[in-house]
Amino acid sequence: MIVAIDGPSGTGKSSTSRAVAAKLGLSYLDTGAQYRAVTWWMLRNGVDVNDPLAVADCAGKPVIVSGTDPAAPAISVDGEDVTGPIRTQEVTAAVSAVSAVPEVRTRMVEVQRAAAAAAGAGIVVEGRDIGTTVFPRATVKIFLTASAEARAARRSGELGGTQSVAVTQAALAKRDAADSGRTTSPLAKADDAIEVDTTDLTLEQVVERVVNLVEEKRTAL
Ligand SMILES: Nc1ncnc2c1ncn2[C@@H]1O[C@H](COP(=O)(O)OP(=O)(O)OP(=O)(O)O)[C@@H](O)[C@H]1O
Ligand SMILES: Nc1ccn([C@@H]2O[C@H](COP(=O)(O)O)[C@@H](O)[C@H]2O)c(=O)n1
Repeated sequence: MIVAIDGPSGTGKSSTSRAVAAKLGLSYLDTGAQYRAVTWWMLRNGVDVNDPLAVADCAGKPVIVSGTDPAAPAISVDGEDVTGPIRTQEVTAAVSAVSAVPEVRTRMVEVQRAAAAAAGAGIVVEGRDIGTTVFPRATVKIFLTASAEARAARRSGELGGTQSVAVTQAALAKRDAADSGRTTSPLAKADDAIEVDTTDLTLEQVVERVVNLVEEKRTAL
């Protein structure tokens, strides 16, 4: 059982995926955290993140280990817990450039497929290319969307009002444009993914809808 949850930034992928995995007794994998962890390593080691050749040269060096417990999703790089440090603005601003490098993606997809193979009951995997590239035969594919305004308001609230909604909205739009516009495995909805617009739904309603979709699919198998 592989549940693929993709969508632009701030649509609720992480919150929804964790809750769905917990409710259904499945493992959970945050692939965005993995790209952030590689980016953190590049910045820590002085690699120019805007030089794709330099990033490609180092793509195989960081050892990324992701926890798959939805109750406590931790991530480490070379044995160092980076669960907190990967969420800084510096990493967020650099991650799209690093994740666009094909050598980085090849490496991460290997790690992601290995995590799914090791998951006993099944796994909920969230990201940008899970339904299109990483698991094109996933049991259920969900593509979450929400209006730009709703996403910015949610993210701004999360940042505790330290950044205005307008600045947050511009940053989200910039990241989505980079993620959608790259050549290798861009952010995209798989043809067979079910789109769920979360703009006017509470998190609980989104979770219920996704759980129902997974249960329906399970029954039909
Ligand atoms: N349906 C919803 N209604 C209101 N707030 C929501 C909803 N879903 C998620 N949120 C809130 O929006 C914020 C962003 O959610 P989340 O981190 O899950 O999104 P994401 O798609 O994983 O973002 P990113 O791709 O940037 O990591 C969080 O603060 C979360 O609590
Ligand atoms: N499957 C994925 C997942 C993520 N990315 C890149 O990582 C960035 C951070 O993702 P978050 O979900 O933590 O916001 C994202 O902006 C993408 O650049 C990816 O390429 N593929």
